[in-house]
Amino acid sequence: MDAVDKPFLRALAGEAVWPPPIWLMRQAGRYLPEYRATKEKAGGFLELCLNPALSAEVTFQPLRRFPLDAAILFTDLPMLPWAMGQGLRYGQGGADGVGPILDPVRDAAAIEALTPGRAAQKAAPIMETVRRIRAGLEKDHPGVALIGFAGAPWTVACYMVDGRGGHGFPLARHMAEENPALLGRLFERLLEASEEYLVAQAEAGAEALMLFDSWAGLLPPEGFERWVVQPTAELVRRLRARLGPDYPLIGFPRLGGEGIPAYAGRVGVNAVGLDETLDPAWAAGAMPPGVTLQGNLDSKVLVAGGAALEEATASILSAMKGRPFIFNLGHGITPDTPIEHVAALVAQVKAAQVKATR
Ligand SMILES: Cc1c2[nH]c(c1CCC(=O)O)Cc1[nH]c(c(CCC(=O)O)c1C)Cc1[nH]c(c(CCC(=O)O)c1C)Cc1[nH]c(c(C)c1CCC(=O)O)C2
Repeated sequence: MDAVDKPFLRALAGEAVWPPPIWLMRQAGRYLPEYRATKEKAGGFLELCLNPALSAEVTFQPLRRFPLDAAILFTDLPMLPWAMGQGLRYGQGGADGVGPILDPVRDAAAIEALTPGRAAQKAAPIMETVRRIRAGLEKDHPGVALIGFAGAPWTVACYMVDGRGGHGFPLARHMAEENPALLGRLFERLLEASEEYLVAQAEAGAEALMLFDSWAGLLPPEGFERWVVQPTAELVRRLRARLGPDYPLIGFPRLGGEGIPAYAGRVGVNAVGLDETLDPAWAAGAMPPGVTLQGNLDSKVLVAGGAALEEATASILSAMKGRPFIFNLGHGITPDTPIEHVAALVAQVKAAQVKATR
């Protein structure tokens, strides 16, 4: 199928496709028994991320269950610091929420020891995963687009400096306030690695790229400008120089609140992901007109299901009808999500039932 025939890519190009295309952050993950089995077969999460055949397999798993419009490369955000030479391991995961654990980078020596120029090469298994996913989509899911991704510099720096999540990244925030020159140098190196890593994904077959700034909301307004808006705008400028002015890019400044319309206007992305704290009707009115919106169902409502899910979905659809929009959650699917609720959500969006506004 021609790329321009994929509903997800048409929506990213600014078309008000209806019913809207839908995909879900963490659509491949622990709520699926087949994901848990494949991770076990790989021998662990990091092993899974470095195994192209099995990473491609878990990327396809949600597509076999639900008629989704996009697949997202299965890998993890800290794989970029890993590719720059930073030590990475995974804790228990699961309900305790212990995710990635990195050997922290907190001084000039550690920052200079990173190898951004070799990151795309070290990430070769991930690029092989991209090629396999794209080939599998062309064969078995021709209308489904492939999204590549990286963390945006601020969020990646949070993990690199603090070494782990779960505590609000006090050391990265402290560095932003007290030693901006040192953090600025880390950002320079991250921008270099991110550009190469993302261009390599596009060259391997990713049809759009998403920049996850999951911790954008931790910064005060001046910090949001300096560490979220400016570096992301610079990364977008470099990506457009390499991939062409029309290559589709999605930004996700999570919990960025009232800073998001300015982000949408200045960063130069085609689409902005909205988290669940934003009122969809406000967002539809506040964002610059040419920008596609993506979001923003509360993952907890997807866990709850039933009438609450139906109503929340209907109100997002009603706020977004008539503008370029991609249905998604406000953050990732959680492991306790019933599979039937995901099926019901996708069916409702595909039927695009829009209740009359009350
Ligand atoms: C901040 C961040 C990370 N990773 C990611 C982000 C940005 C988006 C966000 O805010 O969620 C991005 C990510 N992580 C994963 C994907 C690809 C799969 C998909 O979205 O379908 C993507 C796009 C797989 C994953 N990444 C992780 C899992 C679970 C690991 C397991 O199976 O044991 C998966 C499927 C682990 C991970 N990785 C990370 C955390 C905080 C955790 C632990 C929390 C959790 O367990 O959900 C870092």
